[in-house]
Amino acid sequence: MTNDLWLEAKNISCFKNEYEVVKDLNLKLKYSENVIMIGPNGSGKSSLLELINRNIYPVLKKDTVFKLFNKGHISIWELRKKISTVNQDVKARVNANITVFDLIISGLYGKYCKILNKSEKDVLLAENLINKMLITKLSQRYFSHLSEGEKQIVLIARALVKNPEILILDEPIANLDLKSKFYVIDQINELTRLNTKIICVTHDISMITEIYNRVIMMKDRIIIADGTQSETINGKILSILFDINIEVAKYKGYWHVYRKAKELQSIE
Ligand SMILES: Nc1ncnc2c1ncn2[C@@H]1O[C@H](COP(=O)(O)OP(=O)(O)OP(=O)(O)O)[C@@H](O)[C@H]1O
Repeated sequence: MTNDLWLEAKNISCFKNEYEVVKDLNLKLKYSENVIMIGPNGSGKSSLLELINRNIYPVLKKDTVFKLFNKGHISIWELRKKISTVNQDVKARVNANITVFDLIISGLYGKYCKILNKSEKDVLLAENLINKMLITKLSQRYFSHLSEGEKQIVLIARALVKNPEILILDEPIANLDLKSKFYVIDQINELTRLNTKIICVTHDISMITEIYNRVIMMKDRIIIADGTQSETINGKILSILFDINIEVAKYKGYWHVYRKAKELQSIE
């Protein structure tokens, strides 16, 4: 059975400026999974997302397979309906002086500015989502006046308003202070109440919460570990992943990383 898969990639390579940014990728992603993709800087996470979003294309080889939503060829228009992505670029595109409510509605039109002549149906969709995500207090505020954590949640709401099948979150807690970071992590965890499945890309272990039933670890543009949290998250694998001697422990439901003492590092 392959129709429980929304992504199927076999023997995929992609190049940018003659550099192989995706290397012999073999990956299947199921509709039932929330996935966390973790890896150090330059490990190829963004390139993999670009492949999924069809911003870069695989090199055709003899036994290459690349299917999205069970189709070898899917139009960008159809893909954008099924996958929403929130990354740092998105924030930069938001128009100045737009309210949260108008910004969320703009997601239905693939825009970042106030939509004039929005329909009653659009307004209802936005209102329902705002209620579900418990962000009614933010609704009439200007986006530019929000904290960085609140901005991130609003951009996630904007991405979700079109009810995509997959939500890609690229480094959702990058550059956030501790309070904002926990706020965003908690809000993302609440999204499991919606139908959309999540792929979250990060290099921060504290993002790995219980909602993720699959962990994919990338290093040097290759998947080096892929499985459940108990199969993949341990000191040995994470030390290899980040090239640093670390231990990891779960405390009160969250993963924590500890750097090994210098003496221990030299013995091992
Ligand atoms: N346009 C490009 N031309 C050449 N090489 C590139 C280009 N973009 C990325 N690379 C290289 O491809 C590799 C993977 O980069 P990529 O941005 O996918 O990694 P990443 O895991 O997303 O990194 P980060 O966490 O720092 O964003 C890196 O070695 C990078 O230098």
